[in-house]
Amino acid sequence: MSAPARIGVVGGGAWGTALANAAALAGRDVILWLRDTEAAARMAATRENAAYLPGVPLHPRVSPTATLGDLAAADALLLVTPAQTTRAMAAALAPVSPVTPLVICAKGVERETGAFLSDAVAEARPGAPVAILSGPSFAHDVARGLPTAVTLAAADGGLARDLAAALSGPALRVYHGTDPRGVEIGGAAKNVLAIACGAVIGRGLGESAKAALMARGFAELLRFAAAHGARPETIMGLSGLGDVVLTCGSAQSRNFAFGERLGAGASVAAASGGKLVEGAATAGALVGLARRAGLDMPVAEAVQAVLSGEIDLEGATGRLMNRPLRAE
Ligand SMILES: NC(=O)C1=CN([C@@H]2O[C@H](COP(=O)(O)OP(=O)(O)OC[C@H]3O[C@@H](n4cnc5c(N)ncnc54)[C@H](OP(=O)(O)O)[C@@H]3O)[C@@H](O)[C@H]2O)C=CC1
Ligand SMILES: O=C(CO)COP(=O)(O)O
Repeated sequence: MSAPARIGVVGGGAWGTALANAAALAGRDVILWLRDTEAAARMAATRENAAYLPGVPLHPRVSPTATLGDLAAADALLLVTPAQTTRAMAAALAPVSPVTPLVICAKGVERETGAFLSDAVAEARPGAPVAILSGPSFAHDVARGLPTAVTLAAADGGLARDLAAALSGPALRVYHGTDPRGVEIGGAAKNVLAIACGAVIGRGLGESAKAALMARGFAELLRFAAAHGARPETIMGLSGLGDVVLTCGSAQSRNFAFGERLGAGASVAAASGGKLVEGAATAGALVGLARRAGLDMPVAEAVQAVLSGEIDLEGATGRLMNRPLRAE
């Protein structure tokens, strides 16, 4: 495949819109699909996604639509709806050619099945080439044209290179690779860790405690990735270390902000503030996969125990601090 000329984006939230603009800036024609007909018409008329990216003009090459059939004209599709909807979205792409490459841009693991998103999409669209795009990238930064680097991986290295070239532009640098499992694990697991880091800050436990959690949480991410066939160097890259540093260190992250509000005393139900918190949806599935693989993931276990109401934050802190001492 040569670099695709037309990109379809499935999902018109913050990240879908930012990626649509970035692809347009890279010289691609972009079809941006939203599920809401009125929202698509409004975006087409006002040339702005006022609900998710207010104040950011939509690039002239981006065409919003609510008609799934319009995506059939695209040479590759970016899947940018929430992780828990990715399988259903892929299954709904009947009007699109079965061999159109699909790039999963959501970050998570399926709550109901414990499936990685690449496996869920492969089941929904057998035979479609699948790639993963992930890395440290706040939608608002990308939308404002601030310099950002992400990574895009597929089993087919040539496909990953062509897709990365198609999306790279003046402010978005897309690396390519052949470890999609590592890239998707990095993006999914860092959100769970970010909740823990936010909770530490919200509860006033200090920056030292947060740094310890980040480091020990990163160690468990590496263990989890290795046990699931990913390469350690992928986790040391953008969709691992890079995204842990970003998401665990900024209240701009919805996962971190959710944890911060939990730490300050909000209930699990109230702490999201109505925003998408992928780590909360993924924590249970991540812990389930780790247990099945016989892995010790105390930080993810603590997050899941708090979210499920099994223990409170004080209990979680005590549990982590009182584990048997061990070599690092
Ligand atoms: N925001 C960011 O900075 C980044 C986000 N991501 C990832 O991208 C994914 C999407 O995040 P983001 O764009 O921020 O989320 P938003 O909450 O901003 O937008 C979600 C979008 O998905 C749509 N949507 C929700 N449910 C469905 C469904 N069942 N079928 C079709 N469309 C649906 C929403 O439509 P509606 O408005 O009609 O509800 C909305 O357009 C997440 O997995 C996130 O982790 C990755 C990197 C950066
Ligand atoms: O994935 C992201 C940045 O890389 C966005 O993080 P949040 O979903 O926590 O806002």
